[in-house]
Amino acid sequence: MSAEKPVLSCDVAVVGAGTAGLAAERSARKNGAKTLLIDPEFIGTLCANYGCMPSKLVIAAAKARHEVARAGLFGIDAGEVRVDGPAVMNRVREERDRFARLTRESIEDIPKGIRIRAKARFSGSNTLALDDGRTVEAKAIVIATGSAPAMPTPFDKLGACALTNRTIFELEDLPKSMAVVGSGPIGLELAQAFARLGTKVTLFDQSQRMGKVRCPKVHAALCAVIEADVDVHLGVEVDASPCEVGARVAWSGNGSGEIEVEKVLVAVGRPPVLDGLDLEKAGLECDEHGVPLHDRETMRCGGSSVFLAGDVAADVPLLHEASHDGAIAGRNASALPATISTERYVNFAITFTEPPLVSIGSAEEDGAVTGNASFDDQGRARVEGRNEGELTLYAAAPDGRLIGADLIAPAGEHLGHILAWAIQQGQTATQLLEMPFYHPTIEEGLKSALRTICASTPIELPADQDTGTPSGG
Ligand SMILES: Cc1cc2nc3c(=O)[nH]c(=O)nc-3n(C[C@H](O)[C@H](O)[C@H](O)COP(=O)(O)OP(=O)(O)OC[C@H]3O[C@@H](n4cnc5c(N)ncnc54)[C@H](O)[C@@H]3O)c2cc1C
Ligand SMILES: NC(=O)c1ccc[n+]([C@@H]2O[C@H](COP(=O)([O-])OP(=O)(O)OC[C@H]3O[C@@H](n4cnc5c(N)ncnc54)[C@H](O)[C@@H]3O)[C@@H](O)[C@H]2O)c1
Repeated sequence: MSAEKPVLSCDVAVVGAGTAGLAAERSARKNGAKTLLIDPEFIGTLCANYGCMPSKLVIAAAKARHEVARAGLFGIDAGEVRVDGPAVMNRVREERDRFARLTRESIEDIPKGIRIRAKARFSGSNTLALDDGRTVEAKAIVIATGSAPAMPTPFDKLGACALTNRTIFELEDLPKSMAVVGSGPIGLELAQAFARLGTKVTLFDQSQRMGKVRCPKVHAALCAVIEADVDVHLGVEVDASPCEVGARVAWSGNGSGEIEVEKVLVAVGRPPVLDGLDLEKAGLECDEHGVPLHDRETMRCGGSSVFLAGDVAADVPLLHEASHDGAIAGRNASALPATISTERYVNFAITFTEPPLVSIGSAEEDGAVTGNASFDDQGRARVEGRNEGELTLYAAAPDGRLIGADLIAPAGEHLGHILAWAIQQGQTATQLLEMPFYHPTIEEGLKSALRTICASTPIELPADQDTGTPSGG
């Protein structure tokens, strides 16, 4: 007779030990809950292994190559630039492995008995069945199972030639040629970076708009930036089949053609990981994509004792939101039924192209006004030879309160933070213009957009501020 597998019980069970799950478990434990954290691998997070960090490491290498290649602009002859592909990819993996190891070490610091190495699925509204046969009974459950790359037909027939964010960082060498399908953040970042490292890159999207950019001026500037290194085809359907080189890629729609490439990066989105969770057993109401309906301010699914956190919630699949989701879900799961609503951050996304592409808040609101600035001839940008880019600010009339921004600009990630913080705090264009602007800086580029907003609303330009422009600013 086989021994019965034990039943584990806790206040809060967290399914998935990525950024969101780790934050949820930490938050629930801090709030006094007895927790269990369940994951089949505990390899560290998506961010460290296959996401934010390795992608930024490739981008850092591309930036180094680009800076050397354009040194001639400043009268510096750097000689012939040679990229050692295996060395580039080795550094990516070595640094990536270090980030992942540090993440795993921090997971090992979680007190004993909390980590359960298993795959979980629901067997009831408050119970989980683990794949090792054990059962978990919990007063509340947080689902933090993340997202996974989509691999639609015909790319699923390409075998190892089709790459995703799971496999591209394992390449031993830079491919000679690569098609990138999808111009979302993954496609844009990696298309530009691999192209700047010497890969011949062709980028495709079925949409006419790259990166879901809202402002046509910013989109035009993004196209100019990407097209400088990459062959771009928007508004096309892409077909692909294996060939001797790797893949034959054909496209039609807004133009047509055919190429042969060594690799195809499939970056067409990352749906939430919900398969195999047996959500129906939890009795949750789901949307048309199968994602449980939930309140973003509490992360609770209806009136149930189940919470979502991170990419699986399919709200804003970004790292800072995954960790905020986790903190909110963990605290509320430990406090059931007394859930507390949390005001969420203004939407804020940075795509790390060079220059970076940033989207903040909303573009439209009743009576929204816009202010633009171009970086084509902005003083400091020109000094640095980085004079390209556009900025559009959105503000609510009549008070000029900033509500959003789209920009692609040098130092865009820093401009983006200034704007996101101002928008989060409900500041107006006038209030920002009342702040000191150092000279000569990229930040001075904000001034003309802010002034346009003041001019198109009944609000005043600050009375005690100069309205002129410093040399080139
Ligand atoms: C290439 C790339 C670059 C990115 N760059 C950025 C960036 O620069 N900035 C940014 O803000 N965001 C970036 N992101 C997004 C960011 O990485 C994610 O939003 C974030 O990592 C999601 O965290 P998560 O906790 O939801 O998921 P994950 O970290 O994937 O965690 C999910 C966990 O759930 C576990 N799991 C799954 N199913 C089960 C189950 N049944 N039982 C138990 N456990 C299970 C998995 O093993 C995994 O450990 C990037 C993403 C990618 C792919
Ligand atoms: N810097 C960052 O913050 C960063 C970087 C990388 C990834 N991410 C996160 O990862 C998520 C996933 O990124 P992603 O770029 O894979 O997805 P995405 O959903 O943002 O973009 C997918 C793109 O693929 C296109 N597409 C879909 N199907 C297609 C097809 N069959 N043929 C051609 N084009 C097709 C879509 O029109 C879209 O432009 C993002 O939503 C983002 O949250 C963030």
